[in-house]
Amino acid sequence: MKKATASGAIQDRGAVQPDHIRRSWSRCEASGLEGEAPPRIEPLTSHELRSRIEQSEELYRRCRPELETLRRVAVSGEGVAIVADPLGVVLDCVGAEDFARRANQVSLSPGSLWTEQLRGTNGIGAVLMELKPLVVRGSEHFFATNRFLDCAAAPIMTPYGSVAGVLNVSAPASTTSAYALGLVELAIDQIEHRQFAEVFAHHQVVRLHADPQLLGTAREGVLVFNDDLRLVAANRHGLALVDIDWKALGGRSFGELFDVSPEDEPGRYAGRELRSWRGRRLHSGGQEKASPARPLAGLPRFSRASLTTPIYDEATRADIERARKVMESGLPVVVTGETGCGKEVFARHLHALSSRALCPFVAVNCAALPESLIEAELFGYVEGAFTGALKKGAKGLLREADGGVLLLDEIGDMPLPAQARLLRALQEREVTPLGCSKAVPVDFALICATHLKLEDLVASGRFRRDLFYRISQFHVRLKPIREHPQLARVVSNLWSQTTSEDPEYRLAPETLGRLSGYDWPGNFRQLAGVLRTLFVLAERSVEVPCSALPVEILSTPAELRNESSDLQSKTRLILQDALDRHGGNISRAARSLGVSRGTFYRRLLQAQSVAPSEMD
Ligand SMILES: Nc1ncnc2c1ncn2[C@@H]1O[C@H](COP(=O)(O)OP(=O)(O)OP(=O)(O)O)[C@@H](O)[C@H]1O
Repeated sequence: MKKATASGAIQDRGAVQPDHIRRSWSRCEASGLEGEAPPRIEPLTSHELRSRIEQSEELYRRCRPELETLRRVAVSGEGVAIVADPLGVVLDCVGAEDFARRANQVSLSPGSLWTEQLRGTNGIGAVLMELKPLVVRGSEHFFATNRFLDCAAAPIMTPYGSVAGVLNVSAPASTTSAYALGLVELAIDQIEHRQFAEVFAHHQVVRLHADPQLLGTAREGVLVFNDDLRLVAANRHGLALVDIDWKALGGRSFGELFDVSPEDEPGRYAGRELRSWRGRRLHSGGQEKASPARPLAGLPRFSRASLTTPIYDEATRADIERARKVMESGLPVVVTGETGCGKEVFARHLHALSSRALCPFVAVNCAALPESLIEAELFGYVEGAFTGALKKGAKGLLREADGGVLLLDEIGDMPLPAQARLLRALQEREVTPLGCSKAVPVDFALICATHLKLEDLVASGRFRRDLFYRISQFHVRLKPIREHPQLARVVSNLWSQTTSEDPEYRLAPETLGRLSGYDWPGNFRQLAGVLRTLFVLAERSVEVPCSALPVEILSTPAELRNESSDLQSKTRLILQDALDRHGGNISRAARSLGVSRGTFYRRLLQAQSVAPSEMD
């Protein structure tokens, strides 16, 4: 058997290899790969794949519209479009069925890992090493078994310069043109551009291009500045337009990047011409501060809340209408429910329906903020308020929500001193930042979410009674989905959203029956994850059989529930005991068990999710 070597490949074709291919082959040789085919690697189990998809939920959702477009392109070229996560695990593969079958024979299918170290030179693996768009043609693949493929692939970057995933189009060798790579890049422009609309509604966002016609399109450059006017995020086009790279994030200021006076703010140049520090003339499409995410030209708004259209029964719709009226009247709304039953989605929905819809929605998970920083994060601080404080101070999340809606998620986990400050802010409608004696007026509607019973926390002294009375005039309890009067309809509805209403993807009646009979401890989050995995693994025109379901849904419910609730109740006892021993202080309880606050909190949530009676 001929040993594959980089130099051998060059001689074989007598052609000059692109640099990225040469580098990739050298890396493969250095990591000891050899032979005609990669070593056999087991794909992830459907359970593991589901967990990876859950971890890459945002990426997967963001890619869906583009993957759909690329599917059509791929089908016409008899190829497939693939999205992979930042580790190189294929999350989804769509396109021409014949080619997908061939790709499947070399494990180019969901759940398989396509790093260079395992599969040799290939589109996904090479992109993860080179971090740039590239083409790997048939014979440029390291292993002979993969040489029937042409791959055009590019990285999807986060606004902070890390890799969010890879988009790849593979087609039969010798059929891929530069056009395929262009389409992949265009799709990535759209995906990356959308991230800015969602994430940076409250920063100073400068949109620019040398050609004013391209402002407002996914090709425009985007630079994001914080309150200190320091560059904190960008897209690739933005960086290229001002001749810098990702390393400049956090380091360069607005005044250093453009020919402006040091004290000038980006807003001054909205809709005007700007000159870069290198003298390049650019047009600014304006900047936005404290304004809602702007829908992109020609694209549907794709925010987290609208990714899945929430499914509500009649009773919940009535609750929404009541909650909206309460919120509009200036009173807080408390939303309770087990983990994953949609408390945050509900709050976002309420915001979207309210008169504050065009102002910010700020969600804060009180359990996720370190106890030592929670007050600074919520109420802001002035320069030098504490060691490690930002030079110019920080505005705080309450003020970030000014004009809009503030969701305090897991409010039951807020430390007592922060509760006292919050109460004052709600009563006075003003916030006093740490280290400052002057109060600043604020106006936001408040939604509080919790999976715990606030009354119990009040009784045990972990939640201030006065704050409880201030916020808990109106409660909405979101029921766990197992209590849904028409669970089969919920499942069908969510399945049709998951498949983008493609009637070729169908659940077998027995599969639907099993899904509707399961008790879903993780509620909507778990159901959505399972349906997404079924969809990824499904074949068009073949009903999804029961055998595709995860084992926990297939096992006899009684057996499984006994086992898992045994384990969960033991966990709950241990956690509760630690909490009791430390006066309800989660940080100290977590430390006593040698786990982080986040892990402790997660375990608590899991353990509580099998004890629905606690919610009632
Ligand atoms: N009404 C709904 N219809 C369809 N899907 C929903 C609905 N509510 C929530 N989901 C799905 O469930 C996921 C979890 O929802 P959300 O984050 O709002 O739950 P939560 O109750 O706030 O969870 P936790 O308490 O763990 O923070 C969402 O990302 C969405 O995919």
